[in-house]
Amino acid sequence: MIYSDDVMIELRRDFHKIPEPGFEEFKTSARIKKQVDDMPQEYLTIEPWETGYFIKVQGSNPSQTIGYRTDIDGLPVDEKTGLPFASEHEGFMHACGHDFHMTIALSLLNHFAHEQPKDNLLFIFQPAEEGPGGAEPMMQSAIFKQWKPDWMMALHVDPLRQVGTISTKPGLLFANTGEFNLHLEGKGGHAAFPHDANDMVVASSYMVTQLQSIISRRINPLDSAVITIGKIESGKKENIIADRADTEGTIRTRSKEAMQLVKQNILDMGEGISKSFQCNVDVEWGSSYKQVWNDEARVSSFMNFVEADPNVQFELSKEAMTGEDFGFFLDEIPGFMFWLGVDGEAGLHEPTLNPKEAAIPIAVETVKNYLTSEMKR
Ligand SMILES: CC(=O)N[C@@H](CCC[C@H](N)C(=O)O)C(=O)O
Repeated sequence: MIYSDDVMIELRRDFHKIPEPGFEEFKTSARIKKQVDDMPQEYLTIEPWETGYFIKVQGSNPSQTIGYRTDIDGLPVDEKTGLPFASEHEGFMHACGHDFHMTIALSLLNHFAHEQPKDNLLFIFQPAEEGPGGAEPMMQSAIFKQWKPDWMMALHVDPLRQVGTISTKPGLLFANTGEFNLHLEGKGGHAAFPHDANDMVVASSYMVTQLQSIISRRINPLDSAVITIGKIESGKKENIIADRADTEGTIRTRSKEAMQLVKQNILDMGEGISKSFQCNVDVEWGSSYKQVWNDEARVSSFMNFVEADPNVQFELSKEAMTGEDFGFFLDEIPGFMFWLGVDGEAGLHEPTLNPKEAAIPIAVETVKNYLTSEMKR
């Protein structure tokens, strides 16, 4: 039994109101549990993991286990949509569509809880996709090892594509990622006596600007990479020279080799800045996600299915520099991720992101039919 469109929309809006940071998705987790508790329990086994869940649907005559993963966390974005169901958590927003992802996963789960599938299904409600990453530790859990799927799939909303569009490709879909923080520490002082201080606003500005020369001068132009500094914090007042600067950034690369190259160059550049500005530069590495690599055979079967489906439009995707810790699953288990068109004026991570809810039932119907068709083999 598929939820009605109204139920799906209500569920999505409930999630939209309560975005939470990674590993603190307490209300979200409770909302998921409530929804699952209302489903028939006969074929379900639920195992909580941190704020997430593994939920197994027992197949009637299983010859395989298929994994379906959704992420559940929100982002530190001040929502500016003005929607009546806008975030009730100040400073947080579902600005990456995880409210859609959860709704679609629960709708699929509800269907298979009512109509027992032939094969086993493992639904994974994963915390902390936006960081520090829930996929890798989830995979290390005993329950995942016990219920390990034979193959897996997941989707991500895409506001740049029309509702009704599904897009993916074989091989590389999303980049390798690496978070990093730079901590610069020098000597503060009076704005009028710069020669007696080591100004960390100036030092960090040089560093941030120089980082881009790694992309333009160190990376082979036929490969590609991105460095984005998303946050800088420094200084207290206009007439006090700042004694520290802290920045947060992320690296994206197409190849694993380029990631190593960028990281080494950041370290080298830190040493150079430290010398020229007589300050301390500490580079702290955050989590790194493996690339999302779609298995050729698995994704081709999905692409062929979608191309033959008159209700959706298939578009061959290009690679994107987005990251996704679903890449950890795909590094060990064959499978794929695809983009779901949700049509919107604003892009992912923007405070006015407003994906069209009409995409939800389309995704549920398509994935439900695809999974069912894969179970007949
Ligand atoms: C789909 C998406 O937007 N994913 C995030 C993943 C973030 C990874 C990590 N926090 C980092 O910034 O490196 C993205 O920003 O691409």
